[in-house]
Amino acid sequence: MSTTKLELRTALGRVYRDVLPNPPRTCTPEEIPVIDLSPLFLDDLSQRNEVAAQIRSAAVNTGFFYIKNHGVPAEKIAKCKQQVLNFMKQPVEKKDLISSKKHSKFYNGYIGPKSTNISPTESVDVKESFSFRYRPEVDPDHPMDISQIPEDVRPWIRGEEFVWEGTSHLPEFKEDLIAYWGAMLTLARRLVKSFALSLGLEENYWDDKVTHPGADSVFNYYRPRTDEETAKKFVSLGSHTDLQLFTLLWQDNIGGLQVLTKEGQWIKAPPIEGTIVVNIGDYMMRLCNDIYKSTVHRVANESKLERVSMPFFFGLNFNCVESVVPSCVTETNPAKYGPISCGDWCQMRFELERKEFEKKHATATSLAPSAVVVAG
Ligand SMILES: O=C(O)CCC(=O)C(=O)O
Ligand SMILES: [Fe+2]
Repeated sequence: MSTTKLELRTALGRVYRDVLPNPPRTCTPEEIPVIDLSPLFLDDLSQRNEVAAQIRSAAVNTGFFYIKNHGVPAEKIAKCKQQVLNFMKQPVEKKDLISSKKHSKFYNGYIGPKSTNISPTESVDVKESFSFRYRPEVDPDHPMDISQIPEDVRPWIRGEEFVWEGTSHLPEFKEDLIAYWGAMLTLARRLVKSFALSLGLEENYWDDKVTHPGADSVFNYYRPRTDEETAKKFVSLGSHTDLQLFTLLWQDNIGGLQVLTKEGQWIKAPPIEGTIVVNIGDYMMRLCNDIYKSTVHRVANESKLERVSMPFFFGLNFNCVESVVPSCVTETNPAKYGPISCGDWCQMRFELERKEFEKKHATATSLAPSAVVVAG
């Protein structure tokens, strides 16, 4: 069957994927399995190993899976989603109080609709979003003042206060968002242990490298596309891979997330009540010598309803320089990549994306990444 080439931006330049001409179809449970995380909260290593084996199987296959019984309370998610809507329904002048372009050094804050172009060969992204990044004062597992952070990590702390200053008129906004972010961070620290196990490493292999980690929350708001945008093939969010170790993606019940399989078939990852989607990021793929897949995905909100998603992008402490992990290297499969810090890795892609957007859309007033921040 004849395929088309999809061009993707990575920190190291362009890569290409072949895409089949078939329309997107719904995924099967084998392609994107649901993994039950309850055993992670038990004191039984063999059961935790079983979860790790399921993660490995999904990670070498499509690179996407759902998790259930993940420990993030539904109420925290619901409150956070409501706050995202409260923010997004404001007039643009209010949203611009936390404009990323105007106020941020490190890609925090609000990015308006059609102000990013995550896929170089697709349209600009119709979605709008805002984001915030790791701050030690609100770390749920060991809150501390920035002055207590080790000196090598401190310059890499990326959260910025203006996000909260410019939203202080919204009651409980910071509290509800941080409660969600904190629950996702705790879950990610638990899950990174499973990823270590899944790679034949000690469970605590990365524990001391996620003390002040890449922990970027992005809140995406997808208004329905207009008929004209649909006719002109505007994407809600273009094809891309995420950046860091892995992404925890909460999506509402509208649907629209699509994932590209190894065979080049777009499959739909529909919402499943009570679950969070997990997908592998580019940094993890690199540390795994490409054994785990950082999978291309995109969003098409084909409904006539608004959609919200709340991805959380998780990486190592940004100062950590990490090489391909020993268990992914053999004599016949030597390390393909040298060491690089998680922070430099993310920064390279953010800068690339920003520069290219500025060049292509020279008159645009706001930019910066979404999935890239996250993206993680
Ligand atoms: O909205 C979604 O379902 C996906 C969002 C996403 O891929 C991203 O922000 O990186
Ligand atoms: Fe993404």
